[in-house]
Amino acid sequence: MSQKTTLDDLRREIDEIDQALHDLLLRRTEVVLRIAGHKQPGQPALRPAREAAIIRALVGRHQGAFPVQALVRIWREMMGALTQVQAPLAVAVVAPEDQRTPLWDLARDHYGSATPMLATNTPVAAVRAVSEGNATVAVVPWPNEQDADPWWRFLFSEDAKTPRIIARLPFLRGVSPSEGDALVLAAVPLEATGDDHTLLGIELNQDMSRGRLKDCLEAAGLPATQIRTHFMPGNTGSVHLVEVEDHIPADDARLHALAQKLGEALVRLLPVGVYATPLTLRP
Ligand SMILES: O=C(O)C(=O)C[C@]1(C(=O)O)C=C[C@@H](O)C=C1
Repeated sequence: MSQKTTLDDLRREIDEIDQALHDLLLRRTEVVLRIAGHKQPGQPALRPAREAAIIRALVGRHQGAFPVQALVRIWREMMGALTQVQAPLAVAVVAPEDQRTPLWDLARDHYGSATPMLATNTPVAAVRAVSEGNATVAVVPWPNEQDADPWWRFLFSEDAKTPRIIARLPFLRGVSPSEGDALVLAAVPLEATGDDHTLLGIELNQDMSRGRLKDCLEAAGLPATQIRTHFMPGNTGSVHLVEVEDHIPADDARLHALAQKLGEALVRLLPVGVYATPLTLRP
């Protein structure tokens, strides 16, 4: 058999594979439309926990030479598009002065090339875009210690329409040294994937040292992996964003235990977000 025939045969095989992949994509789209038909009116199309579980399962079974980051990118592109076939999807991204920061690329990679994106100057503006219905999700930087007016304190509300933290990006880490670190917010119910981090909002009527707060958290069975603190002006109280490595629903007994430990100082305590623990690529 000549080399030409072999190459032609292999390319014919590629053509067959591409058609099979395309057929499966069309079939997947039909199934997603049927899923959409089962969703109650007002129920969001976006299911971040389901998306994370799908990607985790695929990365877990992946093998061979195809790069895992390309695999994740393909599925992210597909799920972004298949969210949009169910309902409008728009992403507000913190990109001051329209600069294409790492956050912009994180948002684009996660929600796909067909998803409209709008740049905002501040995290507060991005979160507002979601609460006012101008965007479905907001992509904001992981909060830093120095924030004079942190955006996350606007999440401390029981109102079901308040945006919640629903993801941390990138979901696949270790791909690039300058990959950035972002949180995603949306007004959707918080769901567990089996490997999650919860962000708790704690409002106190007094200043409390981080050491004391950590002790209370630990005693309640909620050891913190990160804490961000903002003291209200004029000694009027403090707000704390606490990350815990677990899924903590609003009725979790550990929250009751923490409320008891904080006693009179406590004004408000609630989960303000849950995100699927990101995957890290082994070098
Ligand atoms: O499972 C769903 O609810 C879907 O809408 C399907 C699907 C998918 O493409 O697999 C799409 C969007 C959701 O965010 C999660 C998953």
